[in-house]
Amino acid sequence: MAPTDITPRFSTNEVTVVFFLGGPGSGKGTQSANLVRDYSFVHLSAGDLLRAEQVREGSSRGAMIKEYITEGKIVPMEVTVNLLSDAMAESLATNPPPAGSKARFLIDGFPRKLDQAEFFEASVCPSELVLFLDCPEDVMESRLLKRGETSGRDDDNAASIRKRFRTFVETSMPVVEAFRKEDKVVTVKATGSVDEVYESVKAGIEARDQ
Ligand SMILES: Nc1ncnc2c1ncn2[C@@H]1O[C@H](COP(=O)(O)OP(=O)(O)OP(=O)(O)O)[C@@H](O)[C@H]1O
Ligand SMILES: O=c1ccn([C@@H]2O[C@H](COP(=O)(O)O)[C@@H](O)[C@H]2O)c(=O)[nH]1
Repeated sequence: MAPTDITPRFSTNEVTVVFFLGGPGSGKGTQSANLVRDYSFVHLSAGDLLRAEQVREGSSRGAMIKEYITEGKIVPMEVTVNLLSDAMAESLATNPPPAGSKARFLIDGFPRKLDQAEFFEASVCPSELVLFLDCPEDVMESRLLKRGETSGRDDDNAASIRKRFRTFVETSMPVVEAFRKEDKVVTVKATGSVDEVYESVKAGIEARDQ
């Protein structure tokens, strides 16, 4: 991402950031739970942080966030980057890594837009790796419609799903392509069972660790 003269809040000597990208319903949240269990990641989901902010008592931004999420649009970057940056700081304060080791953050569903990626890397921390779950729309759609039967999410319905897919293709895929040019992307096929996808995720990560 473009270099700037801002100093990041966290140094790559103290934290490692892995971005976890993929279309809506590709399985990022599901696979994140496996990665947390096996690789001691701290999992931060940008969508979860936004939904928590949406319902937080006293938040002046709840209605705005709800509107963006229902329309499948990307919330203005300062809001999301500040939520993530503060969540990282809180995690480091309350659950610091053992002496001599770095905290490892798995940031799920972020960055979704090029300006967010640039702003985060300049002001919070440069990323080390990008995991990308590659999944066809028909598979993602059926997973999301099924999830929508119980999730209670404002955006797990046919109309919002269509809008989210469009945003993903037009706005978020260029982020993956930009990171690909930096040779940071590990792409994993996200069809198949949860266990099969996880085997590929692990293989992808471990190949990078060599
Ligand atoms: N490999 C899989 N096979 C079948 N179902 C899956 C698989 N992976 C995830 N699911 C299911 O698909 C739904 C979407 O998965 P998940 O919430 O992990 O996706 P996501 O990428 O985090 O979605 P979003 O970006 O919308 O939050 C969930 O109900 C989950 O249980
Ligand atoms: O960086 C981000 C991440 C998410 N959003 C908004 O939240 C919803 C839901 O995100 P999930 O990752 O699917 O939980 C997404 O469609 C966006 O509207 C965002 O604005 N910025």
